[in-house]
Amino acid sequence: MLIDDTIVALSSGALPSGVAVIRLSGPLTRFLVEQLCGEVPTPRQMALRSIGARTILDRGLVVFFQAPHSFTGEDCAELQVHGSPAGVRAILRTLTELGARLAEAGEFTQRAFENGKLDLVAVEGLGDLLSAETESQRRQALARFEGGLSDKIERWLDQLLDLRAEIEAQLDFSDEGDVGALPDDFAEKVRALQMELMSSLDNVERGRVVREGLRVALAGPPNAGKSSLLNALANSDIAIVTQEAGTTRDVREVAIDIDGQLVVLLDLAGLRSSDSLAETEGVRRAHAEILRADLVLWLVAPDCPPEAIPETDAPILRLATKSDLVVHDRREEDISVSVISSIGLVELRERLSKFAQTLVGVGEPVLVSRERDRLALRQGCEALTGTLDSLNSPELAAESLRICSQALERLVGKIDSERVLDRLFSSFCIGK
Ligand SMILES: Nc1nc2c(ncn2[C@@H]2O[C@H](COP(=O)(O)OP(=O)(O)OP(=O)(O)O)[C@@H](O)[C@H]2O)c(=O)[nH]1
Ligand SMILES: [K+]
Ligand SMILES: [Mg+2]
Repeated sequence: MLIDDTIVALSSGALPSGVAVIRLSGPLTRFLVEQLCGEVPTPRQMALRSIGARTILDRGLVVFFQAPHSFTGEDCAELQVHGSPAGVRAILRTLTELGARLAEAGEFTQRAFENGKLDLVAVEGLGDLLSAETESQRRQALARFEGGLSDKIERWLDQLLDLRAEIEAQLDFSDEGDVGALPDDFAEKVRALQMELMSSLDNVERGRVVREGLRVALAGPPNAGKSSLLNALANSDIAIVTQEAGTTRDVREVAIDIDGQLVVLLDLAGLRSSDSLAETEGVRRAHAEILRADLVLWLVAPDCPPEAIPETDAPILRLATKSDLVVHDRREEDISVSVISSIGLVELRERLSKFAQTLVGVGEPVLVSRERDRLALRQGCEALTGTLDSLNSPELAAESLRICSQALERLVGKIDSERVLDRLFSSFCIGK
C-alpha cells in the first residue's frame, strides 16, 4: 500500500444522515482543502466554508490537522457536511478528480500505525472500541486503546533491557572464564517481573469473557423448553419452538446484554440418541458446546424424561422449566422458570448477571483479552523461567531475557506485525 498518496473516505455511518464526516489524509490534503474550501483554516480550528471546486456542492465545517499532530501522523482534514447521498458522492468525486484516492478498509488506522501514532495493541483496542456493544466491552476497549497495555509493556521492556545491561556489565568486567553467578537481587528482579507477567496472564480469561461474551449453553433433553427460554431471554422469536421433540438441530447463538455484560446464549439440540443423521450431528455439536461453555443451564421439564447431565468442567445451573404446569419439587439451588407465566425469568437474569460479575470481577477494566496476549505473556513467563534456571551462566540468562523481550515486542507490533495487521485492518470499516 502506498503511503505517499492521499486517501479520502466517508468516515461516518450510512447515508442519508444529519451530518456526514469526510476524512482526508496524506500530503495532498492541504492542496485539496484549498481547492475545495478556499483558504485552509488554522490547524485544529473549525471553520464554516462553502465546499466545491467549480460549483458549490454544500456548506459545512472544515478542520485541518497539520502533520504530525493528527490521528494518522500525516496532514489530515475532516469535512462535516450534510449527510446527503448525492452531496457526499459529488464531494468524493471532486476530491478524487483532484488527486485523492478512495481509502481501503482500516487504511487511516494503518497509517497511524506506520507513523508510530498507535502500536498494535492500541489498534486492536480501537477495533474493539468500534465494535463494542456493551458497557463493559466499551470500558475494556477504551483502556486498551488509550495505551494502558502499551505503557505496561514498554515498562516491562525497559526492565528487561536493564536486566540485560546488568549481565553485559558482569560479562565485561570479568576475566574470560571467570564469570560468576548472577547476584541474588538480580534473580529477585526477574522473579518480580515474572509475577507481573503471570498476573496479566491470569487476567486474559476475564478479558476474553468481556470481549467475546459469557458463553451460556442451554442444555437438556428434547422438549425441555430450551428454545422457548432462549426466545424469552432474548425477547425475540428467533428460535423455532414446536411440541415435537428434536426441533432444534443447529447451534444458535444469540448475544444479549445483561447489566452491561455481553452474554452469548447457545440454544442446542436436546440430548438423546436418535436415528436421524441431522439430529445426531446436532447432539454432537451440543456436547461440544457444553464442553466449551462458561456456564451450562441444565433444563429439566416435568413432561419429558430426565437425562443424565453430561460431563463438563463448566459450572452447571439447574433450571426446572414449565413451572406453570406443576409445582416443582425443586432443590434449593435450582430456579423454577416458565416462559408462559414469566416465573423465574428475573431471578435467572440476576443469577446470570452475578455469575458474569464474579467471573469478570469489578474495578479497573482488564487490558488483555486475546489469544495473542495469552501467547505472548506465556512465552514471556517461560523465557523468564529459563533466565532463573540459568543464573550460573549469564550468557544463557541474557539469551532468555532477549526471548522474553521479543515476545513482548511482537505483542505491540514492533516485530512480525504484518500478518496480524492484515487480518485486523480487513475487519475495520472504510474510513477508519
Ligand atoms: N406450559 C409451558 N410450556 C412450555 C414452556 N416452555 C416451553 N413449553 C413448550 O414445550 C414444548 C417444547 O419447547 P421447546 O422450546 O421447543 O423445547 P426445546 O427444549 O427447545 O426442544 P428441542 O429443540 O426439540 O430439544 C413446546 O410445545 C413449548 O411451547 C413453559 O414454560 N410452559
Ligand atoms: K421442541
Ligand atoms: Mg429447541
